[in-house]
Amino acid sequence: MSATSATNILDRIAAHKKVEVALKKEVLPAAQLREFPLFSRETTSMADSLRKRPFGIIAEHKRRSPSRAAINLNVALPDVVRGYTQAGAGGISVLTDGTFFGGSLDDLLQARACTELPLLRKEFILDPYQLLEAKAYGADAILLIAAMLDSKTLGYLATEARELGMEVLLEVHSAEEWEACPSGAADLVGVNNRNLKTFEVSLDTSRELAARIPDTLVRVSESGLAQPADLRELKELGYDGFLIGETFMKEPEPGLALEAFLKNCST
Ligand SMILES: O=P(O)(O)OC[C@@H](O)[C@@H](O)c1c[nH]c2ccccc12
Repeated sequence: MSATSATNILDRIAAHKKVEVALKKEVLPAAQLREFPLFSRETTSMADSLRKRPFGIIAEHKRRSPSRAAINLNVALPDVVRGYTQAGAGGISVLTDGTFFGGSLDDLLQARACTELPLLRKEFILDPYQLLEAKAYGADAILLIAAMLDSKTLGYLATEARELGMEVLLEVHSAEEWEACPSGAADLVGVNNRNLKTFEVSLDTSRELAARIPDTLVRVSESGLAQPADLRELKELGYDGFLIGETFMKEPEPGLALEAFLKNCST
């Protein structure tokens, strides 16, 4: 149980996810996922894609969230993904959780058909079965949330993901969380400015953690980013990547919003 409260959202999601994964395993056994055509696909590196751009943005497809109900229920996923790609995103994050975020694995599959950019499966992963799903539906990278996993499970899931050819974006929210992570578990480290237990957002989280994470890892600042000036500041502090959802998704054409945003980053 977490230190914050007995029923924070992360605990609720984790409890829900366990049941969901158990059911899914019965409907579609792991062996069948391995037969999916995309399972043998050669993946693309999210880390490289972010590093080769001045502002490596992982643009997120996000319909709704527990902290902000509906963000945008009117845009079609292919339009969002193509728009992000044309606008110059470094990668795309696709929320696949249905219950809390209104996403699905089908969204990931559709995204795969619309872009060559590296795709992040944005999910609450606690079981290796979800890694097989990620690969089978076209992901290049997966998210592991330190606040949800003990160090042993984290290390194990990271190794399995890499064996499947996917990169690991390891999400942390505090120095303590980062220090408790097994070394070598991450290709990219995501510093989440949003506390997933309280929903509070502060860019100070990214500011404080920047120097603690070695620059051999791709550092990604996540959540609550709405101003190009914030990206310029965080880039100076060592961030190579920026994970942004709401700022683009709340606009009628998220791709155009990203394009305008990127223009302002370099001026
Ligand atoms: O929409 P925002 O504030 O730009 O945030 C995007 C992304 O960082 C956020 O969706 C996120 C970060 N970590 C997560 C873990 C699970 C679900 C969602 C998230």
